[in-house]
Amino acid sequence: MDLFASSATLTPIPVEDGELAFLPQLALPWPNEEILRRLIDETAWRAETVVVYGKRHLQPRLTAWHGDAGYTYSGLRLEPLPFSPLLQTIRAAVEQATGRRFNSVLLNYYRNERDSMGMHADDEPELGPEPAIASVSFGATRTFILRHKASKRTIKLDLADGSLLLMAGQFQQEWLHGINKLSRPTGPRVNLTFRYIF
Ligand SMILES: O=C(O)CCC(=O)C(=O)O
Ligand SMILES: [Fe+2]
Repeated sequence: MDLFASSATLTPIPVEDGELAFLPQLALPWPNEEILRRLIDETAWRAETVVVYGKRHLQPRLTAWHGDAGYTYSGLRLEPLPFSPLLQTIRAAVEQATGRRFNSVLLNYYRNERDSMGMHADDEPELGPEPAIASVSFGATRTFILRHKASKRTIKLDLADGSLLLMAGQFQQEWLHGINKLSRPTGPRVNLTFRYIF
Protein backbone atom coordinates (compact mmCIF):
# COMPACT_ATOMS: atom_id res chain seq x y z
CA MET A 1 0.00 0.00 0.00
CA ASP A 2 1.30 3.45 -0.86
CA LEU A 3 0.57 5.47 2.26
CA PHE A 4 1.07 8.73 0.42
CA ALA A 5 -0.79 7.96 -2.80
CA SER A 6 -3.41 10.61 -2.02
CA SER A 7 -0.92 13.36 -1.16
CA ALA A 8 -2.02 16.50 -2.95
CA THR A 9 0.31 19.20 -4.17
CA LEU A 10 1.10 22.41 -2.36
CA THR A 11 -0.62 25.59 -3.56
CA PRO A 12 1.66 28.64 -3.76
CA ILE A 13 0.58 31.69 -1.73
CA PRO A 14 1.96 34.62 -3.71
CA VAL A 15 3.90 37.07 -1.51
CA GLU A 16 6.66 39.55 -2.22
CA ASP A 17 10.21 38.65 -1.13
CA GLY A 18 9.84 34.98 -0.36
CA GLU A 19 8.06 31.75 -1.16
CA LEU A 20 5.06 30.37 0.70
CA ALA A 21 3.02 27.31 -0.21
CA PHE A 22 0.15 25.64 1.61
CA LEU A 23 -1.60 22.27 1.75
CA PRO A 24 -4.80 22.09 3.88
CA GLN A 25 -4.32 18.41 4.78
CA LEU A 26 -1.04 16.50 4.65
CA ALA A 27 -1.56 12.83 3.68
CA LEU A 28 -0.73 10.73 6.74
CA PRO A 29 -1.41 7.09 7.61
CA TRP A 30 -3.32 7.92 10.83
CA PRO A 31 -6.10 10.39 11.75
CA ASN A 32 -4.88 13.84 12.81
CA GLU A 33 -6.38 13.46 16.31
CA GLU A 34 -4.43 10.24 16.90
CA ILE A 35 -1.19 11.93 15.82
CA LEU A 36 -1.91 14.93 18.09
CA ARG A 37 -2.54 12.63 21.06
CA ARG A 38 0.63 10.61 20.41
CA LEU A 39 2.78 13.74 19.92
CA ILE A 40 1.50 15.18 23.22
CA ASP A 41 1.95 11.89 25.12
CA GLU A 42 5.20 10.58 23.62
CA THR A 43 7.31 13.75 23.34
CA ALA A 44 9.91 14.69 26.00
CA TRP A 45 8.52 18.22 26.31
CA ARG A 46 10.70 20.89 27.88
CA ALA A 47 9.83 24.27 29.37
CA GLU A 48 12.79 26.42 28.29
CA THR A 49 13.78 29.62 30.03
CA VAL A 50 14.60 32.73 28.06
CA VAL A 51 16.21 35.94 29.32
CA VAL A 52 14.37 39.12 28.31
CA TYR A 53 15.87 42.45 29.50
CA GLY A 54 17.95 40.52 32.04
CA LYS A 55 14.95 38.74 33.54
CA ARG A 56 14.38 34.98 33.28
CA HIS A 57 11.03 33.80 31.94
CA LEU A 58 9.58 30.44 30.97
CA GLN A 59 8.77 30.30 27.29
CA PRO A 60 4.96 30.41 26.80
CA ARG A 61 4.90 26.91 25.23
CA LEU A 62 6.69 23.57 25.51
CA THR A 63 9.32 22.47 23.00
CA ALA A 64 11.36 19.48 21.85
CA TRP A 65 14.16 19.26 19.31
CA HIS A 66 14.76 16.11 17.28
CA GLY A 67 17.40 15.63 14.60
CA ASP A 68 19.74 13.30 12.81
CA ALA A 69 22.87 15.03 14.17
CA GLY A 70 23.93 17.57 16.80
CA TYR A 71 24.94 21.08 15.83
CA THR A 72 26.78 23.98 17.40
CA TYR A 73 24.85 27.12 18.20
CA SER A 74 26.41 30.15 19.93
CA GLY A 75 29.31 27.94 20.99
CA LEU A 76 26.95 25.41 22.61
CA ARG A 77 26.77 21.87 21.31
CA LEU A 78 23.06 21.07 21.08
CA GLU A 79 22.28 17.36 21.00
CA PRO A 80 18.85 16.69 19.57
CA LEU A 81 16.76 13.67 20.43
CA PRO A 82 16.62 11.08 17.63
CA PHE A 83 13.70 10.93 15.20
CA SER A 84 11.07 8.52 16.57
CA PRO A 85 9.21 6.23 14.11
CA LEU A 86 6.21 8.61 14.37
CA LEU A 87 8.37 11.65 13.52
CA GLN A 88 10.02 9.73 10.68
CA THR A 89 6.60 8.95 9.22
CA ILE A 90 5.53 12.61 9.41
CA ARG A 91 8.89 13.68 7.92
CA ALA A 92 8.44 11.23 5.01
CA ALA A 93 4.99 12.70 4.29
CA VAL A 94 6.40 16.25 4.42
CA GLU A 95 9.34 15.37 2.15
CA GLN A 96 6.92 13.70 -0.29
CA ALA A 97 4.64 16.75 -0.36
CA THR A 98 7.40 19.38 -0.59
CA GLY A 99 10.11 17.60 -2.60
CA ARG A 100 12.64 18.82 0.01
CA ARG A 101 14.82 16.98 2.51
CA PHE A 102 14.79 17.65 6.27
CA ASN A 103 17.18 16.43 8.99
CA SER A 104 15.73 18.19 12.08
CA VAL A 105 12.42 19.14 13.59
CA LEU A 106 11.44 21.59 16.32
CA LEU A 107 8.19 20.66 18.05
CA ASN A 108 6.13 23.36 19.76
CA TYR A 109 3.24 22.48 22.09
CA TYR A 110 0.71 25.30 22.62
CA ARG A 111 -1.21 23.95 25.59
CA ASN A 112 -4.06 26.47 25.46
CA GLU A 113 -4.93 30.05 24.41
CA ARG A 114 -2.24 31.51 26.68
CA ASP A 115 0.64 29.84 24.80
CA SER A 116 2.23 31.78 21.95
CA MET A 117 5.40 32.48 19.98
CA GLY A 118 6.79 35.97 19.54
CA MET A 119 7.53 37.45 16.12
CA HIS A 120 10.83 36.09 14.80
CA ALA A 121 12.64 34.83 11.72
CA ASP A 122 14.29 31.42 11.51
CA ASP A 123 17.49 32.89 10.12
CA GLU A 124 20.24 31.11 12.08
CA PRO A 125 23.37 30.67 9.93
CA GLU A 126 23.30 26.87 10.17
CA LEU A 127 20.00 26.88 8.24
CA GLY A 128 21.74 28.42 5.20
CA PRO A 129 20.81 31.63 3.32
CA GLU A 130 17.45 30.50 1.89
CA PRO A 131 16.12 27.83 4.24
CA ALA A 132 13.11 25.71 3.39
CA ILE A 133 11.07 25.26 6.58
CA ALA A 134 8.01 23.02 6.54
CA SER A 135 5.45 23.67 9.29
CA VAL A 136 2.86 20.99 10.11
CA SER A 137 0.06 21.68 12.61
CA PHE A 138 -2.17 19.36 14.64
CA GLY A 139 -5.03 20.26 16.97
CA ALA A 140 -6.57 23.66 17.54
CA THR A 141 -6.43 26.17 14.69
CA ARG A 142 -4.11 29.06 15.52
CA THR A 143 -3.44 32.13 13.39
CA PHE A 144 0.04 32.48 11.91
CA ILE A 145 0.99 36.16 11.69
CA LEU A 146 3.42 37.16 8.92
CA ARG A 147 4.96 40.64 8.94
CA HIS A 148 7.18 42.00 6.16
CA LYS A 149 10.26 43.49 7.89
CA ALA A 150 10.58 46.56 5.66
CA SER A 151 6.99 47.44 4.66
CA LYS A 152 5.35 46.07 7.88
CA ARG A 153 2.63 44.57 5.67
CA THR A 154 0.89 41.90 7.75
CA ILE A 155 -0.78 38.72 6.53
CA LYS A 156 -2.70 36.22 8.67
CA LEU A 157 -3.01 32.53 7.85
CA ASP A 158 -5.14 30.09 9.81
CA LEU A 159 -3.12 26.92 10.36
CA ALA A 160 -5.75 24.24 10.87
CA ASP A 161 -5.43 20.63 12.01
CA GLY A 162 -3.36 18.59 9.53
CA SER A 163 -2.15 21.54 7.46
CA LEU A 164 1.30 22.03 5.93
CA LEU A 165 2.89 25.44 5.28
CA LEU A 166 6.21 25.67 3.42
CA MET A 167 8.35 28.79 3.85
CA ALA A 168 11.29 29.08 1.44
CA GLY A 169 13.44 31.38 -0.68
CA GLN A 170 14.03 34.80 0.89
CA PHE A 171 11.13 34.43 3.31
CA GLN A 172 13.20 34.23 6.52
CA GLN A 173 15.36 37.20 5.45
CA GLU A 174 12.44 39.50 4.63
CA TRP A 175 9.58 38.48 6.90
CA LEU A 176 8.90 37.80 10.60
CA HIS A 177 6.31 35.30 11.82
CA GLY A 178 4.65 34.35 15.10
CA ILE A 179 1.59 33.03 16.93
CA ASN A 180 -0.41 35.37 19.20
CA LYS A 181 -2.14 34.50 22.45
CA LEU A 182 -5.93 34.28 22.19
CA SER A 183 -8.55 35.65 24.58
CA ARG A 184 -11.05 32.79 24.12
CA PRO A 185 -10.48 29.24 25.43
CA THR A 186 -8.55 27.14 22.92
CA GLY A 187 -7.57 23.48 22.93
CA PRO A 188 -4.06 22.11 22.51
CA ARG A 189 -2.04 22.47 19.33
CA VAL A 190 1.26 20.86 18.34
CA ASN A 191 3.28 22.39 15.52
CA LEU A 192 6.32 20.78 13.93
CA THR A 193 8.81 22.84 11.92
CA PHE A 194 11.03 20.62 9.80
CA ARG A 195 14.40 22.15 8.90
CA TYR A 196 17.66 21.21 7.22
CA ILE A 197 20.70 21.97 9.39
CA PHE A 198 23.99 22.19 7.45
O1 LIG B 1 3.65 27.26 15.73
C1 LIG B 1 3.85 27.73 14.63
O2 LIG B 1 3.05 27.67 13.72
C2 LIG B 1 5.15 28.48 14.38
C3 LIG B 1 6.38 27.75 14.82
C4 LIG B 1 7.64 28.50 14.47
O3 LIG B 1 7.62 29.57 13.95
C5 LIG B 1 8.95 27.91 14.75
O4 LIG B 1 9.01 26.77 15.26
O5 LIG B 1 9.96 28.55 14.46
FE1 LIG C 1 9.59 30.13 13.22
